[in-house]
Amino acid sequence: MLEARDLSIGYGREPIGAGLSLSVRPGDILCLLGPNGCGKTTLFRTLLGLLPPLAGDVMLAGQPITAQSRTDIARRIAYVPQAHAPPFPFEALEVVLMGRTARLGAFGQPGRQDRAIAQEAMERLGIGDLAHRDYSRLSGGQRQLVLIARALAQEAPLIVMDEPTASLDFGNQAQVLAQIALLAQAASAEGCGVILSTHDPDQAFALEARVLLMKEGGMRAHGPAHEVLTASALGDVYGLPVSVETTTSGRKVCLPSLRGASSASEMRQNAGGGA
Ligand SMILES: Nc1ncnc2c1ncn2[C@@H]1O[C@H](COP(=O)(O)OP(=O)(O)OP(=O)(O)O)[C@@H](O)[C@H]1O
Repeated sequence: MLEARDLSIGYGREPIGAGLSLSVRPGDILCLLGPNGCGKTTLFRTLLGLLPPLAGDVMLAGQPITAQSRTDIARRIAYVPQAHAPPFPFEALEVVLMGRTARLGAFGQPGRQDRAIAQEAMERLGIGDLAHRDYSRLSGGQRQLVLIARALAQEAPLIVMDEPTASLDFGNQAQVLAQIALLAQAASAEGCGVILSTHDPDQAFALEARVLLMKEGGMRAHGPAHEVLTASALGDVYGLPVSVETTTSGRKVCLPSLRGASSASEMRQNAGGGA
């Protein structure tokens, strides 16, 4: 459905990364992992057709994304940004209805069916009772779920999520992850895939996702979480000792060494690189 081949990404002529290849098929969950500034957002923007690739192609539904209109792209990819409060008060249902825009005609207003689809998307995520609440007054986790509902209402076969659990509390992180897992399961029958970025490798294990591990704009590894997220790969990418352990319930977890983190930080400071 979405395929990138040997992509070089960047701004203007300034390269940020190169040699990036990935594909997302129905029911896939692909996690982008990598340190701050390694190019995850830049890659997202290129995959969404917002930035032209410096080299290589992004193919969406078999066609180069650069040749597709924004409306056509929006029918195929729903984007879930990080949740921020908007400057104007909107009802949560109105925010979800915005997901229908690409499905309306040139001057179309959302009709009864669009409202029903938006309400159903909220029900599916267990937030139907928030429909008439002021979006700007919802909690961060509730807002994030509203934005996921907006993506569902868009009825696109691929959902791209930028750090969907950032700034969420422990409970809301688990809630959003559970919804992502359900989406991909339910979606596999309907032909949907999910790409998300996260700073927490444990989430890739929890979601049993495929992982694209990035370092300095390149691909350090790509494959199933249990193959890619090794102590050595994580240690190399994040620059500190990491152990990967298996809990009694069989789930893998990553444990960074705090002693290693403080000496890595001291080394950076001694080298004049700051914290
Ligand atoms: N509009 C821009 N023009 C030029 N360079 C940019 C622009 N936006 C980001 N960059 C640079 O591109 C590099 C990659 O940034 P990017 O935001 O893609 O990283 P990231 O992996 O998403 O980081 P984080 O995890 O901190 O969100 C950084 O060096 C950043 O300074």
